[in-house]
Amino acid sequence: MIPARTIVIKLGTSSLIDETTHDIQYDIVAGVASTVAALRDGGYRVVLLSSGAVGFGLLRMGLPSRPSSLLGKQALAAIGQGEVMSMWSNVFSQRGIAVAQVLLTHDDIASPKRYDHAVNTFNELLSIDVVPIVNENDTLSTKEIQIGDNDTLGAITATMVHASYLFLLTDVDSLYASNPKHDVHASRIDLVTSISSLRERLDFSDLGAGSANGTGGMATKLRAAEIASAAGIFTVIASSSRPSVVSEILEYYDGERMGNGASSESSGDTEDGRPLHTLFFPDPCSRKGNGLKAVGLEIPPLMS
Ligand SMILES: N[C@@H](CCC(=O)OP(=O)(O)O)C(=O)O
Repeated sequence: MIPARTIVIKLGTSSLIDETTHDIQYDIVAGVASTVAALRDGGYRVVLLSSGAVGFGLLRMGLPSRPSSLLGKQALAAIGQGEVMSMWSNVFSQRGIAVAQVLLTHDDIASPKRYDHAVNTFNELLSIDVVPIVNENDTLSTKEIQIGDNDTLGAITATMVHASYLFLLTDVDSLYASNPKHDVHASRIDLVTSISSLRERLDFSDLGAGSANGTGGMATKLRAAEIASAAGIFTVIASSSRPSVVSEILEYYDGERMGNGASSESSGDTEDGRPLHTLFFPDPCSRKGNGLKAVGLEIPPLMS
């Protein structure tokens, strides 16, 4: 029997709420839930990183845009987080899957004791087949101490649960050498073996901007890939518009586990049957657990 593998899937606000119409993207939400169900059938343990607390708070209060004050955002996150969880709880319970809310702050990661408690809770939830749904505890996260973006929190979570893969699902299908929204000739980057040499080549003043609803963008995704890579985890950037792309990518790399054979069976987006995505290889010097310190966060190493 193949041992269980853990994967972390991160979904940003721009994937949950349409930026123009402000509608909740229920097709994406349902697609994520059925993909998670399929992955679990394939023997994967799944952790979901869901943004959306501030965005759902805005919707609930009928406000048009994010407030500029931290306090305003904290209050909206407190309003919206329950709505986010209620949505996930409903959509997963239709598939007989229980979910759990895990809210983390920087302090929980910086304190060895609290870090261990969080790791133990993750392990317990996964061992009883529950899908942990993670977000930053925005109400308690002030400017000085916040993790700040959920791409980074996704990488930290992936490290905590010893994930094999971190999937960052977003509104573009992969990393591009320039911003595809501004440059129609932007070239796709399929594989990244060295993030530091990529940093030397890419212009983040154009690639870094996130959407109006979210806080991230490619800069935070690269930072997340760096953290995950240093901890021996593969990071994937792919489009949230077709959440089943996660299963297709795992079939492509991990076909035996998904029970469908290799990639030739998959529909694929490219001529060679490869679903569109960018894959970041783990740092060859990586050791599980050392990824967080590698990028300067004061975080204790994992006990394995
Ligand atoms: N914790 C915040 C989201 C922070 C964040 O990184 O958002 P995003 O750029 O949409 O992934 C929230 O739930 O609204």
